[in-house]
Amino acid sequence: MSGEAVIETRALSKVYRDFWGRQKVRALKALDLEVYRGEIFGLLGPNGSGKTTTIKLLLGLLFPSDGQALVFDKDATDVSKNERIGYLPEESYLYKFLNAEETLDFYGRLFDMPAEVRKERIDSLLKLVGIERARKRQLRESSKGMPRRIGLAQALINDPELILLDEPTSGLDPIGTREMKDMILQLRDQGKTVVMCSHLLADVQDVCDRIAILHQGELKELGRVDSLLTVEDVTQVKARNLSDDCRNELRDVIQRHGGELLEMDSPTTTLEDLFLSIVRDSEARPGRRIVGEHQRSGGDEGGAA
Ligand SMILES: Nc1ncnc2c1ncn2[C@@H]1O[C@H](COP(=O)(O)OP(=O)(O)OP(=O)(O)O)[C@@H](O)[C@H]1O
Repeated sequence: MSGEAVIETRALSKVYRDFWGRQKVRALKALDLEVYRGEIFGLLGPNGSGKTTTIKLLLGLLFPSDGQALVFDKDATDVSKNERIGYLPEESYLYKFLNAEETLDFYGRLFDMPAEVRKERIDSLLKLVGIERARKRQLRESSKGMPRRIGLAQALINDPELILLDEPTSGLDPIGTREMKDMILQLRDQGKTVVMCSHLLADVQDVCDRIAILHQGELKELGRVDSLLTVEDVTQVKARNLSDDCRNELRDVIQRHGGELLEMDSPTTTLEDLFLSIVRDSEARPGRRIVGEHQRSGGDEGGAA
């Protein structure tokens, strides 16, 4: 992929030191990375692999021990560029006696936004994150997923070009997770650049265009999600309404051509899709209690070779 690089890191390194200046942890080791305008970029890695350290270096909250990070062609330590960045930290520290609207108004004031602009922006953000109806509810009375939504709205209050999201789906139930992923995709549709860190691989796979995998502070893999996940030597065919004869013929054809049949059965859905369809069905038809197994498995017949 080519395009305008919004983020560029060159041999970016971070060593945390203790009180006496002795090396404690090498959190990031010579990271070379580019993130392009308009893409959703995933930073993946197990706990302690350096994801949050990278985000903090990009925000200029930490100074690199070596190397350099550029954001919008400016050194990341130049915090003036942060006016064009939105940041959702791993945990949002929100004032629990304020409601959603007041919280966003507070952050809007920090950016010196005029009252009319603030009002308009808050209305559209509350709509985007799906809490228009709960806008007057104090945070201490809200559900667990609400702070994540307000956190995202707060990160977007300054209409940023680049959005850094640290574990955006943490603490959300499957519906909240799906909605958060849709919101992230919507941001890309609006031309924003999104960098998200996560160790929830399914979430990253669903939304990211490209990913970097970090392990113990080192970059281990970098590339487009679709090409990284393509299994080159396997061909998948999906078909509906195949007779037994047709399936047998397919088996013969594959054998005749020297191929190896790995699988031919009906595809399964994901647990996420199943869960969401049950909840949505239940919302549409309250009162219905159980969907029998026979009803669920009586769907489309398919075959995959
Ligand atoms: N302020 C600090 N002082 C010393 N060591 C730190 C500090 N912050 C992070 N570390 C260490 O640096 C390493 C990288 O941490 P970092 O928080 O960047 O990882 P992460 O990939 O974001 O992990 P997680 O998924 O748990 O949030 C870890 O070994 C961590 O213990």
